Amino acid sequence: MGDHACGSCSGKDCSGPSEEEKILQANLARIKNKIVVLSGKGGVGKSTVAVNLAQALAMAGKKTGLLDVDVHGPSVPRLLSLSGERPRVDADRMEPINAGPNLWVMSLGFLLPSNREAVIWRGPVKMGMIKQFLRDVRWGDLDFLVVDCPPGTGDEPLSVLQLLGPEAKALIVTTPQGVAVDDVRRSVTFCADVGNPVLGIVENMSGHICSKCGEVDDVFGSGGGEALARETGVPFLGRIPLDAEVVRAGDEGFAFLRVHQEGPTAQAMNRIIKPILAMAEASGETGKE
Ligand SMILES: Nc1ncnc2c1ncn2[C@@H]1O[C@H](COP(=O)(O)OP(=O)(O)OP(=O)(O)O)[C@@H](O)[C@H]1O
Repeated sequence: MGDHACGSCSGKDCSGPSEEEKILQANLARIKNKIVVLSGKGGVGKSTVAVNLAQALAMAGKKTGLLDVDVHGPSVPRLLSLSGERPRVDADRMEPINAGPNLWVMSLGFLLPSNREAVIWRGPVKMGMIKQFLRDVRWGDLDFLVVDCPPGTGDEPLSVLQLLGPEAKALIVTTPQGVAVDDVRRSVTFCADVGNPVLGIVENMSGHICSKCGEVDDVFGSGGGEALARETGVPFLGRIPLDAEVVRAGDEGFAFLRVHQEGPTAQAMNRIIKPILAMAEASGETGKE
């Protein structure tokens, strides 16, 4: 045998990875593509993008998990009409909530007594919770796991990227405004520091779709995300217009792409998702247990 250290120690007095670590690694090994959705700033539409991405992948026949690790404001249950669902626990492991064909969801929102409950957890506790979501949830064999993180570069995104490892790819959501773009620059640097590749930048709420004539006008500006992608050398995945139908879908609790396949917003979202879908073809198909 060689004398390589196991990765979590320097090799001295090491008895190898713990049982828990082995379970985590076995769980992760069954997930082909891991996408972590980040944003530098709150309210830019990160959860909306995560939910629509997961829905589109599932509708394309890919086994998809959607994990919401926003401890302070888990919004995925509400966006998918799953508030009030409780995961089944059996033999210390949790079943993700099924949200339709090929889509399984887990969120802290399912475990809190009520969505008015405030969560005050420090870094190590958040890390422990995220580890449990990755280790103790029966995700089974997945083509994709999409993780919706809280905004910024704090404990949750750091824990997620560290636990998922360097193969997890970040998708960064921004709006065209200068202030959001500055925050994204920090997210790009953060990913480089942690050692995870950036899949690309999505510019959301880019231009406004007129509800009367359907034309897109640039009242809120556009192009900031694209300029930033050029500057930082990461791919620009595309822009999604500001569309009242996206708000309505979120308020009514369904993914916009589940019911809309026509029009500029659906086309824009699908253009962004196309290269991500191609990742599944490259990694081969799988089937959930
Ligand atoms: N393209 C869009 N057009 C119109 N409204 C949008 C669009 N994208 C998101 N929204 C709306 O913006 C609001 C914020 O979206 P969302 O909750 O996805 O943002 P977030 O970045 O995840 O927020 P948080 O910082 O709270 O995690 C929601 O009301 C959502 O419906």
